Amino acid sequence: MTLTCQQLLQKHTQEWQEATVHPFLVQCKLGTIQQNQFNTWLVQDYLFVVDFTRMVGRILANAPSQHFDVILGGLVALKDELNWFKEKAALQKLDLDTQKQLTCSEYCDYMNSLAAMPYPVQATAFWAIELAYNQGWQLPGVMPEPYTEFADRWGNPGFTNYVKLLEQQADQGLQTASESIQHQAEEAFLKVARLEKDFWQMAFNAA
Ligand SMILES: Cc1ncc(C[n+]2csc(CCO)c2C)c(N)n1
Repeated sequence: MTLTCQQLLQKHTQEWQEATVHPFLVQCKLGTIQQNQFNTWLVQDYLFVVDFTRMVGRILANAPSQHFDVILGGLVALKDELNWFKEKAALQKLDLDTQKQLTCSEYCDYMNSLAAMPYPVQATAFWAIELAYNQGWQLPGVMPEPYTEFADRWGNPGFTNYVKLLEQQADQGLQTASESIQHQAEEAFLKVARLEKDFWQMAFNAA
């Protein structure tokens, strides 16, 4: 039997819930998040997205050419995303030339380690990382200013559709993967879920 992304979500509901529902996001929704917490998240997430971009570049290098369209679309969006983070940081006078915190470092090291893994594992991790933000920022519902823009950015229907396409590509990779590779993909999914949870907690701890 072949593994699918939907099966991963169904099998690991608890882990996925912890990755996507966190007091950090609840407090954005309530407007009670502290500036320190939000700014910590913003700077560390910029540093994360830099390494995420490198990861997507490496995934492109391993992908079948039929998957290029979606991945190249993702890379184009990342060009905009990186500039957007820089604008947001400049407005708040935040220094992006900052050290990564331990959790951010661990997550970036993990993304770097995916380079050595087979394409179906990479595609599954790629999908899970994007889905975490798509669901995380969407689930609380409409957010008050100044968080509206953040929630819209990753909760909007266009982004949701992009994540669906990533799911289809991961599923396609998994369809012909060996049991061992499918097992590695499951481990990757769980690792992403745990790192997402820790990333929220890292920012939340800045209070
Ligand atoms: C910790 C953390 N996890 C996932 C994402 C999701 N994400 C990574 S790059 C990007 C832009 C569009 O591809 C998005 C939404 C994030 N930013 N930070």
